[in-house]
Amino acid sequence: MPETPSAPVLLGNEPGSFPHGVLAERHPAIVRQVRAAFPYGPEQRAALDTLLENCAAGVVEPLPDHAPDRDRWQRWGLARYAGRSWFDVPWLWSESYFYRRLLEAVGHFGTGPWQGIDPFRPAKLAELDAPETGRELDALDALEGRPADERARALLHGSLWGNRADLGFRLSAAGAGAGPDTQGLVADDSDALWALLPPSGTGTLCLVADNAGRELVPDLLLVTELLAQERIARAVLHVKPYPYYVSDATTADVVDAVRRIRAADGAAADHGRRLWAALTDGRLTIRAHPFSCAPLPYAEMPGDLREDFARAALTVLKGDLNYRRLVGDRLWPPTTAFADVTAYFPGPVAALRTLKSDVITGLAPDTVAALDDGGAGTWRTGGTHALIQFAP
Ligand SMILES: O=P(O)(O)OC[C@H]1O[C@](O)(CO)[C@@H](O)[C@@H]1O
Repeated sequence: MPETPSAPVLLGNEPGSFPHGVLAERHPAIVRQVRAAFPYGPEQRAALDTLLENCAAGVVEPLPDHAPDRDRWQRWGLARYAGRSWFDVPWLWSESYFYRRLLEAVGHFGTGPWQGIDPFRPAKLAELDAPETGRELDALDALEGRPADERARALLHGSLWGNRADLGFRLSAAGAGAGPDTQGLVADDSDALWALLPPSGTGTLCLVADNAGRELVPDLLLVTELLAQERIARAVLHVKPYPYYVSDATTADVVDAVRRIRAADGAAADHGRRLWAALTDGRLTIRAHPFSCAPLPYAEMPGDLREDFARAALTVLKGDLNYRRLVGDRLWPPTTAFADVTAYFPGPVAALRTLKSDVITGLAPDTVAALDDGGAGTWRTGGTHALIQFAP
């Protein structure tokens, strides 16, 4: 970490700020969306209504005594934050805990009929069935016969821009897709990243996934291609142990995505077959570590996860939330060195992310000046810009 880690931790208590908008507007919209998407019974509907009221004006409430992860959440900050306003605790924490409360309300962790049901599944499945997903899979045909290096770079960019496809984000950024309004990269360390993945690689890639559907599909295509090109010998895909941030990928979402790719035509079907083989022969494994849903920065990761990342030739973290957790959810000066704020990470690490929150590091001063002068004023949060950053 830099010698003076003095950047302020983001809170949601400033009206008009991006974090405040997420807590005050997006979270209630998510509760209403979930309530409308399922024929929940009176108990779940009442609990959702209570959560709706609580989000707007209430304080953080403890988990029930019977909650299986109560002790873990107590350690993760609940003991400290219970009784305080959602808006006055770290934004990362209140967002994460909101999703935990939402799952509590719909009985996801209970013993009743809604146990294990993903309240975001309808939206995730709609994504996989969308014509855009089909078009993206069809586009693989055009890569056939291209040089290996070109294919790998194209799939890296597919995975990067796939991060725009985030369902929670689309609740407030109307119509966001990988559309024509996308701008260039604000940082691009991809050459250094490729240097770690030479064609005769024997190492492991850890890919810390973000969203299901239209982000996970290109993530899986990238992993398959890297295995096929023997740039890596194995891959570990880190997913969430339970539904989170609307569209974050769980193991069930991986299965859906793999089946979707395998059912496609043309080159995509070959990817699907290779992907299936890699999963079944153990070259690609899935890990759903509890810390993947923790309301904490990766600097506080537990020892077993640290060992996983330490063993990898490269860890790639996808998406905005993982970036916030990687660099700490702080308002760093944008020119703060990425390598400094990730120095604690136990191995080489790369971030692939479209910009959807105020957190940013590792930019050149002239890049910051050009972005600030650019007029739109939303380059940090609008999802129009992206980055590939790497630290050895
Ligand atoms: O899916 P991603 O790229 O992690 O983005 C989710 C993002 O949603 C937000 O919580 C709210 O926009 C972001 O700040 C967050 O990082």
